[in-house]
Amino acid sequence: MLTSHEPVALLNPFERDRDPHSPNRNLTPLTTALDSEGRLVVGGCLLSDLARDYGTPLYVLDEATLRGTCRAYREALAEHYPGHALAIYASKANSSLAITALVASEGLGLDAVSAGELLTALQGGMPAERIVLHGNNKSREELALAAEQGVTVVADNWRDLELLAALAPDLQRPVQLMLRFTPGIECHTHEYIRTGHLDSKFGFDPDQLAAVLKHLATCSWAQLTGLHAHIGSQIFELQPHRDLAGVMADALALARSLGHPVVDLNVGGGLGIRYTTSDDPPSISEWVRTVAEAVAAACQERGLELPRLLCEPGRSLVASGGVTLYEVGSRKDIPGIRTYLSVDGGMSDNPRPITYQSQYTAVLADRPTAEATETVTVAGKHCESGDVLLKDLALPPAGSGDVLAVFATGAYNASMSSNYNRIPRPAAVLVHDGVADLVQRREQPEDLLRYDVLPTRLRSVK
Ligand SMILES: Cc1ncc(COP(=O)(O)O)c(C=O)c1O
Ligand SMILES: N[C@@H](CCCC[NH3+])C(=O)O
Repeated sequence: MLTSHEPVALLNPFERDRDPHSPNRNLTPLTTALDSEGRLVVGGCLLSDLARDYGTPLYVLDEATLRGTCRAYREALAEHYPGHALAIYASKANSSLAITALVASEGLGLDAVSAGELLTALQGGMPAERIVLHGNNKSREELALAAEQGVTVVADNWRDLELLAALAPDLQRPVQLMLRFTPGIECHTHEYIRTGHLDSKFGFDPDQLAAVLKHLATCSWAQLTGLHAHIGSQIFELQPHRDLAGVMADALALARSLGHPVVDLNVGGGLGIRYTTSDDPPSISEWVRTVAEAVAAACQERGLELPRLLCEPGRSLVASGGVTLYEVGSRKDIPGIRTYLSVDGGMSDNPRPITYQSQYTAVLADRPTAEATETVTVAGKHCESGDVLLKDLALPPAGSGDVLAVFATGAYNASMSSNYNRIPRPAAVLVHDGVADLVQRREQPEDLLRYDVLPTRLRSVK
């Protein structure tokens, strides 16, 4: 019999080299353990108890893992970069008041891409001077909110600059500005999440950089603080990040030669994580060391004073700290073809499989190490045949009432969720030392009617 909270050693081969400094390399949260009956525990909380108490689907976030990833970035930057450095959380990965507060308390900054993410950041306690606003089509209102609050705006195009110039007379202070440009760097990842190649909607074309920099030298309302580029997401290679350092150092040299005392170089995010045992991403410290050494070397080669180094991780900060719990409902055995287990969520709480054909790892919460004797396909409850969360998953015999735990769902699940089929979004709990705090209430079907308006003339239609 396994003892209480013994670390789960058998879930995947990499758990043996479980490294608290590289939580992005673990499939499961750092605190994953088994209780005396062999049931899964995360953050000291029994997962099947959480499912019973809060209902399913349920997003579970492990505070120790989230803090662990923040510290891994912070400490690696302090160790490997000789100048100042700051990791900025790309909150598109998972935006909430609780995550903002946690990330802020770990000393990180935050990247927002909309008024919604920006308000969440400000109300979650992130200091405005540590926030940057991104976006390839920012509204006037979004730019005004950022500029009034003293948030740094990452200008993506000429329209951003035109809108800001128009807002400037009403502002109390110059707008803190970074320039995003397309670095022309290819990397291997899903085509939907590549951003560094020239055919990208994000950022100024590199050929325009000199013109923009010259224009900004004439804008008294703007203070250019930095340059930004981002090559994509869920990237395992390190070389594209080294290449990016050279491209950015060239841009920095150009900006300084045109009279901009640029202090920040923001190299974006993109470090991948482990979704299945065959994924093998670099650790956070390896990624940071590579980026930091490449930036320092590229600047030194060009005789440039070292800028502050900013990076913008999203997925690698929050994915591995998240587990989603579902209850299994119906089961359909099609002899010789497939067995479907349907769960009470699906593409509305995790659209990544249907969008990017992403793969996940899952176990039964109360029998995680039982012998897997069946191969099943886990389907969601949406009216869509492609609503499949996991294909060909090896499981012990499972059926109605079993709780399924899907790992590495802390990034781009809640934040990409929808109400397709008018299914309410799940609740989220933050677990720590045996305590679960509700951080996002479960939507109710009535909530989904809140914004519907039934015109009077239709009310009498029978
Ligand atoms: C501008 C920007 N910064 C940071 C990120 C975060 O990327 P990731 O979640 O892959 O670390 C993204 C998303 O790809 C992004 O578009
Ligand atoms: N939504 C993507 C990542 C997008 C990164 C944003 N620039 C994913 O789930 O993998």
